[in-house]
Amino acid sequence: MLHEYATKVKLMMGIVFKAMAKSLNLEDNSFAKQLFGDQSLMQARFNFYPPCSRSDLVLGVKPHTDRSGVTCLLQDKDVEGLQVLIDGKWVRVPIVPHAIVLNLGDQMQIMSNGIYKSPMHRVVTNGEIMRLSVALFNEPDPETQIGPVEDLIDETRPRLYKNVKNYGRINYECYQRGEIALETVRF
Ligand SMILES: O=C(O)CCC(=O)C(=O)O
Ligand SMILES: [Fe+2]
Repeated sequence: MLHEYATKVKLMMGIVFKAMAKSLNLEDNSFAKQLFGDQSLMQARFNFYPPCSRSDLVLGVKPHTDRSGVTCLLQDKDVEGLQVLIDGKWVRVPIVPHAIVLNLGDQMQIMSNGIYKSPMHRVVTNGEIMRLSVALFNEPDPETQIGPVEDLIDETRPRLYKNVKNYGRINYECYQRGEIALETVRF
């Protein structure tokens, strides 16, 4: 069942990458060719948040940005918890029945040379009810180099990020140290 779901999500992501490229007047495959190479990865994470008696003090997931190109999230159908940081304020992401939440990750921010943002988000806990979510993370394989699409670099918008390999690892290590991974790959 997971395989079937992931296959369909991949199809959807392909359509989204194309639309995102088009919206910036780029070739259709500008993002897909970096994110959907033969060896590209689709990782699934099942998040389980048990009820927490000190939900005022304890987070389900601490603030982070996703390391992915794009993340596809199936939220719990009854319990909210995901929040996004907008202008310094945590804003709840509402549950929309049968909807999938698409979140852009750091690798999309790098490839779009900073035009598309990878938002900071966190998950709060609930005092009474458990919560579940399923996230699918798309990213290139660790050996594939990614970087800003050439057509998005010019005098008015200089290159913001270096070309990098294995960004997943950079992001993971920074997360452990409480550092912002994107800052470490600035050009
Ligand atoms: O559980 C959620 O709604 C989001 C989880 C999340 O941000 C993640 O797995 O990266
Ligand atoms: Fe996340």
